[in-house]
Amino acid sequence: MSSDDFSLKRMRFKKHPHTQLEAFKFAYEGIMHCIRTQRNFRIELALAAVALGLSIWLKTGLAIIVACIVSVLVLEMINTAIEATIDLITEEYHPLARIAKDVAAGAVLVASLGAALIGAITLIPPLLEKLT
Ligand SMILES: Nc1ncnc2c1ncn2[C@@H]1O[C@H](COP(=O)(O)OP(=O)(O)OP(=O)(O)O)[C@@H](O)[C@H]1O
Repeated sequence: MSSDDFSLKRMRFKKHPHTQLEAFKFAYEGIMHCIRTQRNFRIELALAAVALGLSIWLKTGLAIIVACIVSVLVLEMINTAIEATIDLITEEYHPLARIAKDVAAGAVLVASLGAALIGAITLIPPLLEKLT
């Protein structure tokens, strides 16, 4: 390997070096991107706050509510990443692009319905008890 090749490799390696702190900053930017651009993500955050508030007020199992919230938010973020990746690959219609986006959106829907069901099972009985 010539010295030119070596310095070229070093330059390429140096193109994206980052510290652990910067890695957290990139992750934070990803979260903020979802908040800024994804209406569904903002709605899910608002519902998460309501569910958390109710769970604390009613003294129900908090862990299951947190698990539901995290799974829905994480899947929404993965869905957003898949949409961006597909849009980067093609702006043309492609059946595989449709499948990728539809399956990712379906995953969010499954998690959301599951979370809604678990939320109802966990929160409604103690809520009715409290209100009656
Ligand atoms: N390149 C493509 N080829 C084929 N079908 C596509 C393509 N892009 C989008 N679609 C179809 O259009 C639907 C909506 O795609 P879009 O990228 O607008 O996602 P979205 O669900 O509206 O996302 P957002 O959360 O950004 O509003 C997809 O679920 C898919 O069925």
